[in-house]
Amino acid sequence: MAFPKKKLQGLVAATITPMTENGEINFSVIGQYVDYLVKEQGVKNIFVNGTTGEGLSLSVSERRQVAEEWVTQGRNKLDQVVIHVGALSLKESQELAQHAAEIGADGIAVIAPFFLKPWNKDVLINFLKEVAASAPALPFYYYHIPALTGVKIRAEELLDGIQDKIPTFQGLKFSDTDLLDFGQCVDQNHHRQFSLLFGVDEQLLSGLVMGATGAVGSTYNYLGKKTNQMLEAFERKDFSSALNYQFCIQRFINFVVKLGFGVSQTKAIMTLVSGIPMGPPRLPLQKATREFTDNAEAKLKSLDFLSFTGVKDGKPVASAY
Ligand SMILES: CC(=O)N[C@@H]([C@@H](O)[C@H](O)[C@H](O)CO)[C@@H](O)CC(=O)C(=O)O
Repeated sequence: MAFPKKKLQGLVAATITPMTENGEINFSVIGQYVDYLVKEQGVKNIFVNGTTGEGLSLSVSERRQVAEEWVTQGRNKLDQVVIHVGALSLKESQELAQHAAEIGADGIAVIAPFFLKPWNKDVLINFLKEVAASAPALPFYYYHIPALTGVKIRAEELLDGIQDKIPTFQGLKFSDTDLLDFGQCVDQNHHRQFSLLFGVDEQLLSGLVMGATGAVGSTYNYLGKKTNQMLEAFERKDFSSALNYQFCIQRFINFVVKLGFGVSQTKAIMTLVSGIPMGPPRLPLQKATREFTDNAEAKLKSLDFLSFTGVKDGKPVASAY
């Protein structure tokens, strides 16, 4: 058993699930997408079927196929492919966890069930434990995103003693702005080899100061290169440059948040920046408006995040800085 695997660190792109205009999954562009992340953005880890990937809006069969395609296309190119297998049904989650192991994924992650919710830490751990046990050779990550799940059990509390219950527990994806909670996850587990991954891209520098070992996010699909520059500046203790990078990234995110920003808009921005068609989101999400995309494009250019380098097949070819 190859466990524990190499520690998951650095940037992890929360992948988009590309779709065709009629709402089917567009598997044909996933190979190109992998190359884009690696070559253009310098991002070699991915988090599949999460929030950005509309994982909870896909059928179990689609989730299996998407996971398989990313693992296949990422082989010998990506460092780690983590599959989000969280679901409301424990059985479905277990099926997806087992499938992730069978196809050779590098890890699995699970959110808290969010309709009939666990009401305390022990109940949540019991759920997670049952899923983790279906893939006993795979590193297991808890995906903490209380604003979307409504499950407010603090991550620090959850982590306390978790490896006694879930031996494959390897870390946390922390998508919340509570830096007291995140800081305490780091502080109380500094002697363990956990991956503590921060999930709020516009605040990543604060997460790094607090001790994040990496980050998972939607903007690393198209701002990975810029964010990697921030990580490098932080690493060499050039905090003033790191802060400049973070402020630049914040200027963009702040701008799009004011226009209304979510998965649909992420799809539109990624299509624009990468040139790879991500298609529309699935209902209940609505496609981003043309006005949004035009405004986002102008902002990316004004921040020097994007330039158009030529024309291919009659279409402008963009490149991200
Ligand atoms: C609520 C949400 O979608 N948060 C994003 C962030 O990357 C977010 O898009 C970014 O910080 C901009 O606000 C990620 O934490 C989600 C994520 O990693 C995922 O798709 O699973």
